[in-house]
Amino acid sequence: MMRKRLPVTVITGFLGAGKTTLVNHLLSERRDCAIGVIVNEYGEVGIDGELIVADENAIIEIRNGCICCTVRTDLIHGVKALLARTDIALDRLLIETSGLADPAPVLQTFLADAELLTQVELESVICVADAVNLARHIDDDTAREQIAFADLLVINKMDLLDPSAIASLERDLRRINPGARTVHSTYSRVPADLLIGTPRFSLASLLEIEPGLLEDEHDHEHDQSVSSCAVETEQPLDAALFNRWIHQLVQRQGEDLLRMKGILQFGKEARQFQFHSVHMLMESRPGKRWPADTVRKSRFVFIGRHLDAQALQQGFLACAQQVAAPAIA
Ligand SMILES: Nc1nc2c(ncn2[C@@H]2O[C@H](COP(=O)(O)OP(=O)(O)OP(=O)(O)O)[C@@H](O)[C@H]2O)c(=O)[nH]1
Repeated sequence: MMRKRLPVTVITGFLGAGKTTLVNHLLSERRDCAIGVIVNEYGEVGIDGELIVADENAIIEIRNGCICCTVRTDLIHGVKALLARTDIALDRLLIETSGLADPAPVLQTFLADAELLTQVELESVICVADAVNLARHIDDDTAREQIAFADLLVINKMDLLDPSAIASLERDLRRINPGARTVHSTYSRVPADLLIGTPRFSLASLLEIEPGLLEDEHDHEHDQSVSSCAVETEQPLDAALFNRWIHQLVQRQGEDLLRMKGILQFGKEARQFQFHSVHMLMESRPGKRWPADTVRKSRFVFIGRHLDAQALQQGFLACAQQVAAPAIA
């Protein structure tokens, strides 16, 4: 008997829009469903895999590049690896692209692989739009493509948006993508039945936007002024030093610092601390407990324009507590 093709939802949206929040929301709403997750991060140090609350056997992280460029073969391998697993019978697959990914080549990867096409079907392309920061990026080619290729637009962070700005925001989005269904959300809390289970993806509509999608070689360029760097330390951080440093950094460079995120070890805390920033907006909260028998390592990623990697790394490391030198007898 032929196995039903696995429905795939591609989740796009600019840096920090709320994609991982949406994935976690969906996973917690649909515990009855075996959902595989492939997550692609731009930075070389993985953070998102740690933040997603999926069964660890059903999640694959693709790092060190953008899914739409160098790591497209990794995407195919990732999907095939999940499909080949015999210990979990997946009901569906979510693919969270990096915030800098152009969705066209990602979709092309799926639509052009004959073997994959017999196993999976694209159900929907969801773009999470950051209601607060969208205006900053609306002229960016990647951000526009993410919006244009979506069949569902989730306008997220409504809690932070001045209600008088909603109409013009929706107008901007409709100008780029008049056909997509639109839904508002806070913390990406969209009814699960709207996010999955409804086949919305239409190749015909996509070809209207990008007629050469199936033939073209991927030719889009990333904004060369955007880069990322990361830093790690096994030395616990001092919370007061970190707070002072991060606030000063955001005040000085928040416009250029598109995204920062980290998993942090403060002092002897048994729990991890998660840190996020999107431009000037910062959020931190306790995360899961550090696993026993592992080295507790803080990890921090910066993505932005004109980054001075060395200065950022040094600033972060200066927040690490100095371990007292052994006393000399
Ligand atoms: N106030 C507010 N914050 C939100 C909302 N949705 C997400 N956030 C916060 O925004 C930050 C980024 O959210 P993520 O879900 O990690 O965003 P992302 O799109 O996965 O980020 P990248 O993958 O790094 O591009 C986190 O601090 C979230 O808690 C929202 O509706 N309101």
